[in-house]
Amino acid sequence: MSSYKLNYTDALGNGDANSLGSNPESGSSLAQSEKAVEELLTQQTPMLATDDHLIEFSEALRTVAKALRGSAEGKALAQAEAAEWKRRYELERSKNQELLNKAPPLNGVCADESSSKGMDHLAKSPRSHGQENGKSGRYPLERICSHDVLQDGGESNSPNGSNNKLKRKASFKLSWGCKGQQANDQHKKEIVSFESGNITTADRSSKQISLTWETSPQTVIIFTKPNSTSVRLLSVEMLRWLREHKGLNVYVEPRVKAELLAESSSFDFVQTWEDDKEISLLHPMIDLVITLGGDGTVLWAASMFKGPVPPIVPFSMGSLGFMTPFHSEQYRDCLEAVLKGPISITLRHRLQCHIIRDKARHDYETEENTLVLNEVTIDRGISSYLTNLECYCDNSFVTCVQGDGLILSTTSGSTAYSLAAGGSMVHPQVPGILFTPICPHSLSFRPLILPDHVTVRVQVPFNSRSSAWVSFDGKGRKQLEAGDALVCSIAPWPVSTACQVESTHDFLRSIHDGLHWNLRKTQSSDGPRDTIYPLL
Ligand SMILES: NC(=O)c1ccc[n+]([C@@H]2O[C@H](COP(=O)([O-])OP(=O)(O)OC[C@H]3O[C@@H](n4cnc5c(N)ncnc54)[C@H](O)[C@@H]3O)[C@@H](O)[C@H]2O)c1
Ligand SMILES: Nc1ncnc2c1ncn2[C@@H]1O[C@H](COP(=O)(O)OP(=O)(O)OP(=O)(O)O)[C@@H](O)[C@H]1O
Repeated sequence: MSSYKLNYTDALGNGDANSLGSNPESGSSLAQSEKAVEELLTQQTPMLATDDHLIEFSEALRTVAKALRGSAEGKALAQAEAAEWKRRYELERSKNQELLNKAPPLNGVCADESSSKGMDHLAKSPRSHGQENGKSGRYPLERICSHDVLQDGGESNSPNGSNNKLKRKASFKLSWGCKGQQANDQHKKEIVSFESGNITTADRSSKQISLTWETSPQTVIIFTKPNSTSVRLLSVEMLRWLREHKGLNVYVEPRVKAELLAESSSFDFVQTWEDDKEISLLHPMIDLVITLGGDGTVLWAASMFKGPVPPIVPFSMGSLGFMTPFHSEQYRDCLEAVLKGPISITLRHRLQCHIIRDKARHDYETEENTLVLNEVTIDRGISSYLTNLECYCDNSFVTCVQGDGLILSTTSGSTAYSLAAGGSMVHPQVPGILFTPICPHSLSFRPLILPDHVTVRVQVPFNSRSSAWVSFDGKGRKQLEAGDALVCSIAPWPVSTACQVESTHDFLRSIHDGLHWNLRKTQSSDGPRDTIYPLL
């Protein structure tokens, strides 16, 4: 810059100008020279000065624009979240009010199920709600009651309006430790303590969790993979057994109920619901979910619950069965054990995903949250251009993904699409969000694992050549136009799946049996060996 100024002063050439003015013979060339100097003075001088100012000014403008953009984005995010929680609060409050009006006084349920609590806590932030449910952050709650938002009802709230006596949900408690044996109570309250200047970690966030029924389960729902004869046959047998031997109320999907009634009218004890809105009334009634199928059926079952999810017992009737540890041939023994309890469970975190449209100007235009158990994928869809995705983590810029797309995965989903895109396999109870690019056009883009408390935002920049497409657990594609953003964080409602043995054992069995992880012939012991030389 300084050398430029020096050259500029020289170029002005006061000496030159004087000499030009003192030469009478130069006639038109003088006039030309004068004109040139004048031009220099009128154009170059201000131009160069203006250049400097313009640079400074544009830098200042850029800083201001960045700050404005940051604050506008932060505000939009906060508004969207607030609107969503307000909407949910109103919805739950009206539902609870409706149920409360009809419900008899609650007896024999745990203290934190009281109706006022059930509604009050909904007004809290999603984060504090999650913590109450034993979610991330302040994990070590000794006891995580699944009934926080659930109310018992009275008559006629049954989704199909037919069986009509709304059943009291079975009460259970969750505790750290294996199969109901509580770990000792030392350090229960804090994860990190700071005593005498020493930082110690007092408890772990991802201990094996055990579910103990306090009252017996009474109502189960069975989700079945469609178009499978073996699944249909087993579901018929299981339905009868649950009804006749265990005296349970059984729900199935409307499609399945129609199939059953077409087979025999003796299945009219099986209950169902009529339209999708009624599904939202299911969770207060269902004690246990049974899935017959593969991993896709577990994802399907979880997606039916937009809030808390009853424990899921997944029977393997698919090809891979990563999340389905129970063998269908032994369903009686398995279900006997589960219904009796205690059982080990894997608490699988879900991601709540929210699209913020650039064109949305009002709170009510915000789209509903979608919960995913595996992952949310943002890809290029049918476009042949690179996706261009700006990614932020709690409003800090992470990176710009240029490639086929990005996967934001739960740790349960780490063995699904994220694995195929080069992400790490992570134990499902490790809290975190996997940030895995799909075919990034870069030599240095390694996948990341982010902590579970962050909010990730992925935005299609305004100058993007094409739109992007979002899909949720491989389903429900939505288009993201330039300026639209996907906001994603850990949901307060995890999915608990029953373990065959316990969480880590089941996970290792799945990666060995399902994915044949690190399968290699063992090296034989005959052959060359290391020679160990003694140190001199
Ligand atoms: N390239 C890929 O690997 C790829 C591509 C698209 C979707 N998917 C996965 O498929 C899932 C949807 O499953 P679906 O059954 O409805 O579709 P699907 O019938 O296409 O099955 C996909 C396969 O992924 C397996 N799978 C699903 N969840 C898993 C998990 N958590 N761990 C290990 N394997 C898992 C299933 O067992 C199945 O074999 C998506 O959530 C996504 O993760 C993977
Ligand atoms: N109750 C259901 N209603 C509608 N679709 C379902 C239902 N259960 C499963 N599906 C869908 O059917 C597909 C196949 O299901 P699933 O993955 O369970 O079986 P699979 O492919 O044979 O097993 P695996 O995933 O182990 O390979 C999935 O896309 C899933 O979303």
